[in-house]
Amino acid sequence: MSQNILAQFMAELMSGRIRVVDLTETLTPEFPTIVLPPEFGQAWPFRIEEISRYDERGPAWYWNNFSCSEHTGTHFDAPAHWVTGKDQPDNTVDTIPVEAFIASACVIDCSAESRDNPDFLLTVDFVKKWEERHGRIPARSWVLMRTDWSKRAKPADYLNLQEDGAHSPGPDAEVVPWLIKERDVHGFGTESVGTDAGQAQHLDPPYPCHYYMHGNNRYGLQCMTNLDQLPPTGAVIFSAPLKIRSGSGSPLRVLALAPKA
Ligand SMILES: O=C(O)C(=O)c1ccccc1S
Ligand SMILES: [Mn+2]
Repeated sequence: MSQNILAQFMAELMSGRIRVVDLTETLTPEFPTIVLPPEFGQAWPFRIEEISRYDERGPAWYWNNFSCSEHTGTHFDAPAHWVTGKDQPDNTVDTIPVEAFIASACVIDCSAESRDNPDFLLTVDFVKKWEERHGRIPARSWVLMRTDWSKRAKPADYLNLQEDGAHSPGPDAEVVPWLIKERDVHGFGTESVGTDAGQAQHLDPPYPCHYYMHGNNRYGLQCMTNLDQLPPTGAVIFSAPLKIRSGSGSPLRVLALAPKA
């Protein structure tokens, strides 16, 4: 039975009736990484160094060395990333069940609100109003917060650092536990540099998305793009991180399958 379904799936994919959407930012040395208060360790930006390019260093081949943080660019957050997730089972990128890397997605469009207020916070009420239009969020779905933040091409605009830290949208401290308890969501995804808002250190608890999602063995995706190309419901997300031993996360290629518009 499953063989037929997979053959039908490939036929639909090859016909174009299923679109493949790339939700991944390009890794470059210029792509911004999260900036924590100076007393804390910082994420490495993406660095790349040519080894050879069909030359005396390697006559027939082109390759590079690169380095970055587990949390550089479009990346996956595993539960072990946050202290609340440190004792969860299978909580690192190499131990998470691989079935978790394929899941449905709901896309909640907060782009207008985020344009008007960089500190916009997604609330339970906003999600309930979304559900009135698009139906209940299915269990084990990703909730992707569309803010169009990925359209901020300049790193300074993307990080939006002021004297009191970053200012970018995210979920408030009530909606995250509500999504977990009431909708059993798979994880939370954002376009900005973190799954939490730029001013989330002032919420209670601080960084509520990390705190609750990872504390409940759920996952995060951040620095995503092209969420405006996805339908509110019906997309399927492929998000397999690198299999780093005991890794807290990793840069990855995030792809969405969506019905042809
Ligand atoms: O997961 C991340 O990359 C992230 O957003 C983060 C990382 C480390 C500390 C705080 C935060 S808020
Ligand atoms: Mn991260």
